[in-house]
Amino acid sequence: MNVTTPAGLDDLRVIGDIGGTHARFALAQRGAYSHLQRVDVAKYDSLIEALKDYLAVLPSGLLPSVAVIDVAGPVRGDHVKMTNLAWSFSADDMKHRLGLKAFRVLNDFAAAASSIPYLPQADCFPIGPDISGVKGPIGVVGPGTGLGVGALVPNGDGWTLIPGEGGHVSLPPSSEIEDRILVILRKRFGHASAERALSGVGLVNLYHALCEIDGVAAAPFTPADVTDHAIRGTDPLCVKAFAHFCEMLGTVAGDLALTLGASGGIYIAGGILLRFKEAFAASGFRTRFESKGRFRDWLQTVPTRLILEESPALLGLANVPIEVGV
Ligand SMILES: Nc1ncnc2c1ncn2[C@@H]1O[C@H](COP(=O)(O)OP(=O)(O)OP(=O)(O)O)[C@@H](O)[C@H]1O
Repeated sequence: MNVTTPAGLDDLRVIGDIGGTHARFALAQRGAYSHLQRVDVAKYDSLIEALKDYLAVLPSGLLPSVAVIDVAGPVRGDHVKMTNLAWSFSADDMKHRLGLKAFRVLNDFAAAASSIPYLPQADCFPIGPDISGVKGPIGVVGPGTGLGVGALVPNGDGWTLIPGEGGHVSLPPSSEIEDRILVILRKRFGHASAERALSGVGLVNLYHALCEIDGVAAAPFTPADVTDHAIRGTDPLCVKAFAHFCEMLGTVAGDLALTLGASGGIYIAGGILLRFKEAFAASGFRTRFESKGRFRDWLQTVPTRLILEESPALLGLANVPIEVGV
C-alpha cells in the first residue's frame, strides 16, 4: 500500500541548491537545515557524484531518507537538464540509486520564492522605502550565473508556488542608451533576453556594449572585475555598466510586480548584488522600478528587498512539502 505523508517534514532530508557555478548541500528536518557544504560544480560531471561525495562525509548515523533538490533550469517531468551546466538526471533513477523514499526536484527560483515566508527580517534589506505589513503575491528575481525568477501566490493558509523562466523574457530597454545596448545584444544573440544583461556574464556584456558605443577597445574583464572597477570608480565604463545593470533590473522587477500584481513585494536574490548592498541601494534601481507611468502610485506601495542570505533556496527546500511513499 502506498501511504503518503503530505508534508514529509519529519523525514531527514538531504537538500541541494544547484546553481551554474556552485552547488550547496545540507541536511534538513522540520524546516531547519544544518551541515551546509558548498562545492564548485565544475569539479563534478554529474549530480550523483557531487551528492555521493557530500553524503559520504556526513557523521555516521545521519542517513537522509528523502532528497529535495533545486536546479537552475526548467523542471518538467522526471528528466531534468540544467540550463547553464552540463548535468542531467532522472529524479526516479536518483531515488533508486541513492536508496531514498522520495526525490523531489524544483526550479531554483521556485525554491528561493518558497523561502520568503520563513526568511528572518534581518535577512531582508529594504531597497527604497521600508514598507511593512503588505499582503499578496510575491515575486523573486535574482541575477547570478543566470537570471532566476519565481513567484508565490497566497492560497488559503498557504502559498502556491509559480516556477517560471522569467529570466528569458525579452530585455526591456527604457532609455536611448539602453535602446543602443539592446541593438548590440540582439545583433550578437538573436533573442536578447533579460539574462543577457542581468547576470554575471550580463555585466560583461553590458560593459562590452558600452565600449562599442564609445568606440573604445574592451579590456578582458570578468564580472568581478566590472563590479570591482565600478565600486572603486576606477573605470568609467564599468561604473556605467553597473548603473545600467541596476536600472535594467529595476525595469524587470517593476514589470514582474505589474504582471503578478505583487502587492506582497519583489525580493532580489542571487549571488551578485548581496556583495554590494549599499551600492545597489544607492543605484537607480528603485526609481526605475517605480517609473511605470500611470502605475507609479501603485508601485510606490510595493516593497523591494534584497535577500542577504546567500542561498535562500535552501530554506525553501527545507520547508517544501514532499510526498513520501512507504
Ligand atoms: N564580485 C562579483 N561581481 C560580479 N559578479 C560576480 C562577482 N563574483 C561572482 N560573480 C558572478 O556571479 C555569478 C554567480 O557566481 P556566484 O559566485 O554568486 O555563484 P552562485 O551563488 O553559486 O550562483 P549560481 O547559483 O547562479 O551558480 C557568476 O557569473 C560570477 O561570475
